[in-house]
Amino acid sequence: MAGLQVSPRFSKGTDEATALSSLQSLLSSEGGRWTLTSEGEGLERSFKFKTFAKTWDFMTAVSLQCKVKNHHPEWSNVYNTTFIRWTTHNPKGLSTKDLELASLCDSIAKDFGEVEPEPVTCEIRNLADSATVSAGDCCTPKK
Ligand SMILES: C[C@H](O)[C@H](O)[C@H]1CNC2=NC(N)=NC(=O)C2=N1
Repeated sequence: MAGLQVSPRFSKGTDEATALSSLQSLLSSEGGRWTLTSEGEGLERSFKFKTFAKTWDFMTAVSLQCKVKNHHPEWSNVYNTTFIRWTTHNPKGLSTKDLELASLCDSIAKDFGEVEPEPVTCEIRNLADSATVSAGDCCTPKK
């Protein structure tokens, strides 16, 4: 695929043709703002706001959508910046929910007055990574 550094890895059962077209409009290589993670199994970007209050309001709005869709992000926050990664743990890979929620984050952020984000720093990504490890297995469907 032209302009794609990493190939997306979709989770099992994803309609790849549909997913690819929604993915393209999200990617920074295609004019969007999201980047594929190194293995292509997730989408990530940072969001920045003027104040912590706006940042927290944005996160609250995102969390309500997470409840509706029963899907959670791997995310971290420091002051006015929130780093968000969308990936599906089970079945592993990028799913339609990830794409939908990434796009929803874009529109919610706009509503909350997003400002130009800084490039993603290792620190804020590592914060999300370590939270993910300590969260344990949250995504194995209960029988
Ligand atoms: C049973 C339920 O569908 C799962 O626990 C859901 C909940 N939210 C989830 N969120 C994410 N990001 N990945 C998952 O695999 C996932 N699984």
